[in-house]
Amino acid sequence: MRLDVVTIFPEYLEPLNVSLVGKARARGRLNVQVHDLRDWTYDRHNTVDDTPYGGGPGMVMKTDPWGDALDSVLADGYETGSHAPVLIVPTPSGRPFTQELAVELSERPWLIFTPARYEGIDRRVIDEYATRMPVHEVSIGDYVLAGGEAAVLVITEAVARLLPGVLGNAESHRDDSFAPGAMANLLEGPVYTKPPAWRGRGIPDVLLSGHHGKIARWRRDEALKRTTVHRPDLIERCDPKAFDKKDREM
Ligand SMILES: CN1CCN(Cc2ccc(Cn3ccc4ccc(-c5n[nH]c(N)c5C#N)cc43)cc2)CC1
Repeated sequence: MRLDVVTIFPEYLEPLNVSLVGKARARGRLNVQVHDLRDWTYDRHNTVDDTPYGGGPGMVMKTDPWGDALDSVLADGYETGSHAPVLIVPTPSGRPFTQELAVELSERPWLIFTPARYEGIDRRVIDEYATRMPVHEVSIGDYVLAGGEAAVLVITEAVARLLPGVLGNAESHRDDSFAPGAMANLLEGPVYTKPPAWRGRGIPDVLLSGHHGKIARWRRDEALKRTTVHRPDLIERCDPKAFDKKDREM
């Protein structure tokens, strides 16, 4: 997978050099190119913004730097063999970013991110590139950030961990809260490791029992409890039959 990011804060994307995404890059699973939008400005102040038509607070990111940057990124990608790009535009007004979308994006060969700042990007830029590729305008949550770079880090990590060979234990993402299966749509329950006692607190006996069926059932029940408290909205999405099937297997 090729991944391009165009931003006025390339240093914000340094975390893409470390941990899971950094390892995926080192292993050649991910080719990440971060581009400074100001490289496509030609005035003395490297201007990327201007006042909004119609008035109102804040500034809007100008068309030309984005158009020149995206044309350059696309030309380079196509020249080096990439194809079928998808444009991802983080925005507070976007559709919620979900695990389902992470899975969909993880199956694409080329993602191009345009994290903006100020009040966002002149609409004509998105409209122009929507004629050439799928565009996903996404929000990572119901809170207001100052720009889209944090969203790029979040989306990139959620997608990269789904790429083949990136997670150490291939099963790890199979039982994710939002992955299909009996634990689908359930939040993870509590986890424990050594020592067996810590400041007078022990481990649930079932986890020391070695009875895999009972352990699986306990974990599912704990996940149900946690989901009921923190995300009751997810309960109705659970497939109760999946539990019965899982019980029969235990
Ligand atoms: C007067 N009012 C008129 C409405 N604006 C709305 C507004 C406009 C831009 C910004 C800052 N910003 C710029 C680019 C950009 C990308 C993503 C996000 C973002 N925020 N939260 C998420 N989950 C995000 C994601 N993903 C924020 C961004 C914040 C708020 C405020 C002022």
